[in-house]
Amino acid sequence: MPDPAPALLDALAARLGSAHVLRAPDDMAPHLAETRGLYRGRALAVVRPADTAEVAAVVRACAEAGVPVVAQGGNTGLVGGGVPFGGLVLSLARLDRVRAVDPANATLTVEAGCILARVQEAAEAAGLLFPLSLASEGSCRIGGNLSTNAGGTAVLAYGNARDLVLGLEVVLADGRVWNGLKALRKDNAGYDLKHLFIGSEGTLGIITAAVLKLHPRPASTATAFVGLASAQAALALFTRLRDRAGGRLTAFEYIPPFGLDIVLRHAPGAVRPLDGDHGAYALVEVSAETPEAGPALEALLGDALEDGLAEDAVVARSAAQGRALWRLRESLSDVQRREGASIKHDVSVPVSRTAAFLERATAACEAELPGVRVCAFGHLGDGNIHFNLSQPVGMEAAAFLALWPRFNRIVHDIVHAMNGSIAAEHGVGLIKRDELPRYADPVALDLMRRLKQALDPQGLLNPGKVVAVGEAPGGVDAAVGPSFG
Ligand SMILES: O=C(O)CC[C@@H](O)C(=O)O
Ligand SMILES: [Zn+2]
Repeated sequence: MPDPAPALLDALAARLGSAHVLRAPDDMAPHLAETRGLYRGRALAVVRPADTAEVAAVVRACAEAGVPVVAQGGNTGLVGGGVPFGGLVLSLARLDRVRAVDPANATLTVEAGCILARVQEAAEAAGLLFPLSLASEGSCRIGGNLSTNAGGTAVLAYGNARDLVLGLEVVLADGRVWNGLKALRKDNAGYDLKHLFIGSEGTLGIITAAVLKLHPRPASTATAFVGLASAQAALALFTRLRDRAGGRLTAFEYIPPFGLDIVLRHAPGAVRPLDGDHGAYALVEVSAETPEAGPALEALLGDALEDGLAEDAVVARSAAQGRALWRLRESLSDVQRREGASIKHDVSVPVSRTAAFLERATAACEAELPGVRVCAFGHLGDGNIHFNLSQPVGMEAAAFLALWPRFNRIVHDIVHAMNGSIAAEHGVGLIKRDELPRYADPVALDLMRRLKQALDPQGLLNPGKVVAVGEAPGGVDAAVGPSFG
């Protein structure tokens, strides 16, 4: 059979303009690697359609030629979900228009390539709030946020990306466009299709636009950094604040002493927030409809200090101080790189079990490899812990990474026993694909495979990711770089 690629690329260059069909290795390079350098992919070309009709034309042409398509937004993912192993990379970056703003309906209709920070700004310009917030918001794109059902630091109050969507426009595997751009808060007209595509990591369809749900902007926000005796104390403080502050508690992030140490060591301009050392730390944010968030948080923490629930606390006195406290938390992922190789487990357990999980998993990993440095941090308020490990000082990175499967088993078995999830926030991608069948309910897995087959019968949309179905085109299995994951 003749190679379909040259004719396909020529046809796409004629349709999109040759400037938008990148074939030079240097132009393609940023689209072939992912942030942590765990996987290096390959592609025939990177195509950059300008609008939904062009996305549909590309996907239709690929379906006819039997060529895989990997959709990419900002390529900031952490699970290898956007790495191509053959076929085309379809960049959504040029679909970056805000199509409609409806302040009375509290909605924003945006295209998939809009950078998350621009979406937040568009909401603010309408006097409203789009609460999805992540460390990579300056470069990640909303289509990627939706296709991975991104979480971030505000899930506690506003939910995951999925909870912020009212409607979607999606290009299907055969090139048809599903127009589901409804801006309704009630719509029970059949199955809720948007939720199939949200979180499917580009394996069921390609999201090209969305109607986003906006929230009222709080009149004031207050941020505090709290020193605590232990993870148990952090959980006790969380439940106290949640019960007393209710929906006004907009963030509760857990930071271990090792995490704070490496932030202070490596993050430019980082300043120790509290005198003295503590067994655990929490970054707490309270928002209010009145200007009173600061005094409210001070009162809440004052009680906690008096009751011995917290050991020390500082409430930011200015917006700049608040941002500096947030930076301590947000730099954690980045500074971990500076401590050598890391093995990451993005997991969740019921909030009530977070402290027990942290204790059990830490003890088990330290017993497995004395000297391993547990860097477990994250969104304690929604049960999502980034149970990360940094290599022991002096150990070879490769020798440490060779232990990845063993640590997966230890950590994921504990998560599973606690009725948790082994892929809480970042998705499955490649890194968890072969872990999923081990822990997923077999009926759920069967349904996932049937959905994949029904919506993408040729297996061309982001093949080999999330669920393995039959033989993946593009040789994805052979091409997966590291042997762990
Ligand atoms: O690097 C990580 O493990 C977590 C990244 C991100 O989800 C965060 O919460 O900072
Ligand atoms: Zn996170």
